[in-house]
Amino acid sequence: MNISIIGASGYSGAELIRLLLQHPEANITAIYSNSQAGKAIQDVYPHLNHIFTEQLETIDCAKIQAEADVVFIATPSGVSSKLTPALLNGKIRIIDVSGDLRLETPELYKEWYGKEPITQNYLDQAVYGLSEWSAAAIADAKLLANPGCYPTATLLSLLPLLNEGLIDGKSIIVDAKSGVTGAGRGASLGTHFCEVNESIAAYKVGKHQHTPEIEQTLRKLTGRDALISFTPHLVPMNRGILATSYATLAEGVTTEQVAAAFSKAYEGKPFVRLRPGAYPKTKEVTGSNYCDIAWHIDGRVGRIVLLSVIDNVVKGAAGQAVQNMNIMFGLPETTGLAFTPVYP
Ligand SMILES: NC(=O)C1=CN([C@@H]2O[C@H](COP(=O)(O)OP(=O)(O)OC[C@H]3O[C@@H](n4cnc5c(N)ncnc54)[C@H](OP(=O)(O)O)[C@@H]3O)[C@@H](O)[C@H]2O)C=CC1
Ligand SMILES: CC(=O)N[C@@H](CCC(=O)OP(=O)(O)O)C(=O)O
Repeated sequence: MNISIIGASGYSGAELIRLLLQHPEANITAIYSNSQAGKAIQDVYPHLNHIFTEQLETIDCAKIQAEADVVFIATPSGVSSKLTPALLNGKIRIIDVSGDLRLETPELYKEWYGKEPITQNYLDQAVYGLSEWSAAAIADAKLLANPGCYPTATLLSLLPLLNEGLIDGKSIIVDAKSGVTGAGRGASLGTHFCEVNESIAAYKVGKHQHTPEIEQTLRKLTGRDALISFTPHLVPMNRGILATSYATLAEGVTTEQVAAAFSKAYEGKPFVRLRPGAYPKTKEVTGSNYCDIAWHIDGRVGRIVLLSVIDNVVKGAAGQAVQNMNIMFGLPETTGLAFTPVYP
């Protein structure tokens, strides 16, 4: 497969390069960026010295269309909505890592992202690529909306229970923590070392753009109502997300029913590791495409507490994007992704 990466100088782009270099069927033919175009990638990312030495180019949709079987778009929100109409033609398949194609309507996007949306007909064509839940639709997708990092961690833990009607979809509270790579490589006051080091803080309470993505996907994939309170936090680490979700259990639900729902959902799914009763650490999935899920029933208050960890740049972005590419091209999902986490 000939592959182009737009946004290759960003963290998700760099992770796509790392993963695709180890993918037996992938051939990275061109890498594109914005302000870094003209530089060799190893001058932007010295860890790639002697490994990958392509030059970053200025985005050229006609060239990408002519050359690529797959294009990954790993740019800030508001960019792929402009590029997609020029790219979506002929045989090319588009995997968008940004949030531009994930929400169902332009109005919803405008409300939560505050940017100009793409038109409805592109949103209608886009397949939401939560790999473990939508493989059949992903296989046929020409335009794929790769899930956000928080939604990936959160949805993988909530979906099995809501799907079986074991929790009340309107009782869900999600408290999530992310490492700073989640905010991208660009320098900003909020991600400045002195601002985040030895500190932890919530942000965008009740306003985070992943809230409608999580609710919409819960509803769509289960046919049940869902309303969540979502609070993200920035924590002083490079990679990783821990999503802690709380939900009220339906009357009479047993431990066995909960375990059966998770086993049914993830039987044969190579990247979800079920760890009932455990306290998964972000460190236990670092550098890998795994999502580790644990659950604890708090019978005293009638709630279940779900703990879900991913590496935000891998399963939360580039790794799931490659997993989706594998599904789109009929390859085993694990192709090029069979990494052991880096520990400690
Ligand atoms: N980081 C993460 O954990 C996750 C990120 N995402 C999403 O993936 C996307 C990329 O994120 P991330 O890698 O963190 O971002 P970065 O900020 O690290 O990288 C952004 C990339 O996009 C390029 N870019 C910036 N502005 C433009 C523009 N106007 N036109 C074309 N290219 C542009 C940059 O180029 P240059 O360097 O030349 O400016 C850079 O290559 C975002 O939409 C993000 O929300 C999704 C899930 C997880
Ligand atoms: C730590 C951190 O800042 N994380 C980012 C996640 C970005 C992301 O994945 O958002 P979209 O792809 O939906 O734009 C945030 O909270 O906005």
